[in-house]
Amino acid sequence: MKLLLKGGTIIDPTQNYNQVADLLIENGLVAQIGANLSTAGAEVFDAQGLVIAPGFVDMHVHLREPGLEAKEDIASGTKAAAAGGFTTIACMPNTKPVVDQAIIVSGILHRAQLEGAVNVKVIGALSKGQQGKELAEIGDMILSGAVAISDDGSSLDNNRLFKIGLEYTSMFGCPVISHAEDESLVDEGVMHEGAVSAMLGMKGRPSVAEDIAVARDIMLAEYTDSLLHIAHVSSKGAVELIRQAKKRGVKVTAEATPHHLTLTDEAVKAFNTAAKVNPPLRSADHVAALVEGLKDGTLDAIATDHAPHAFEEKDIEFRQAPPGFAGLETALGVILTELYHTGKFTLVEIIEKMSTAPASILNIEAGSLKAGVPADIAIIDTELEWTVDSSAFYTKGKHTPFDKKILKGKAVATIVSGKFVMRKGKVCI
Ligand SMILES: NC(=O)N[C@@H](CC(=O)O)C(=O)O
Ligand SMILES: [Zn+2]
Repeated sequence: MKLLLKGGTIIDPTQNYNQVADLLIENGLVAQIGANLSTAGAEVFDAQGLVIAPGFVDMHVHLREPGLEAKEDIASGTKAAAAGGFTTIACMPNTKPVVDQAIIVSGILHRAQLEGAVNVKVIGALSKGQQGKELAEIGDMILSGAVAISDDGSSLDNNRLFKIGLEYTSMFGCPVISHAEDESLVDEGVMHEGAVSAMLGMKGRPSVAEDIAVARDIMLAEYTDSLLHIAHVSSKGAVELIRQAKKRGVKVTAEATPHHLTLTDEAVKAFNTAAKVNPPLRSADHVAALVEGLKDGTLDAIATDHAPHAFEEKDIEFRQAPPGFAGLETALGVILTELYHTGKFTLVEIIEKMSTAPASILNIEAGSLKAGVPADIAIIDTELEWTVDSSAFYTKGKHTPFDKKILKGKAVATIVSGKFVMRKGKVCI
């Protein structure tokens, strides 16, 4: 079993590799990178004009299984991932039941083996039922394969519980991933608190709710010397707190989403539920701070927070609609259009943020094209212009604030363990 990717621009941030060459895959592993490799006995894929990168790793995905399959399931969610160039995704535990026991972690991993188009990693809950009252069986979940621990969907405001959760999780070398929004300040807010919320007459979620929660998380991680990861950073205050914490040597990492990096609260002006998300889309000053933070390394990774909901759930009045929307199939296009084609980031930087960095935060074997690693690869046409059509998504979540937008750049093929799972934009598994 040999597959030769011929004449593409191969980019591997882990080897400082960025040049036109051939990449040979043998028995599902990266065998060799070099000029004019022999085609003998190999299927040849013409990669001229295309970029070959380690497959993307999305560390923040809601697969909704078990229990919420009207929104998404492992099969549909991993197909959406394959379509977007992702080869490994980590799923969040806010399912029904919540992923708070080892048996549920094992169950998801088992189903993903059978039905997943891409590799699936599991994130276990921090508290039982994500109720914030007592710790979940963190150790057992990690021993069963969980790669991180999180109460994502809500923040865990109980300081004592968050502290012992950090200490316990860190003993296993895993991070706690924090959804940082102070509940009492968020209250019933449905969008960013600012000029637009005032104009629309809607209750806001102030950015200081995020700042305070991130400050608390950092103080506890610093005090306990534990591994902390901040999910979907959206406020400029949070960026600055993380920047300063990193300077002090706190073991904190952070992610930003394609939507927070590129959209403002103007997107909800027409009461568009497709732009309703937690934390909310904020004003332009926050967006600029996120881009700056991503550039200087304060924000380590790009993660989608792919949070699909059933169509009818989102197709209601703004205040009532659940927060979150699909992200896997637009992430690369949005990032290339807004951050690469604008000259703000290099391709190497983007691939590092979408693949190498998240793999390293979760401590998983991915994000590299070194000889001997599983051949998990994204093949990208950076120049391809396409129009987002959410009705054609693989995900069940048909809402996205990027619908009908023209984007430049797309994954045209995705390879997992040496096999095509997506080709010419079509999932083939
Ligand atoms: N981001 C969201 O708005 N929603 C997520 C939860 C989360 O990631 O916090 C969801 O599960 O729907
Ligand atoms: Zn969240």
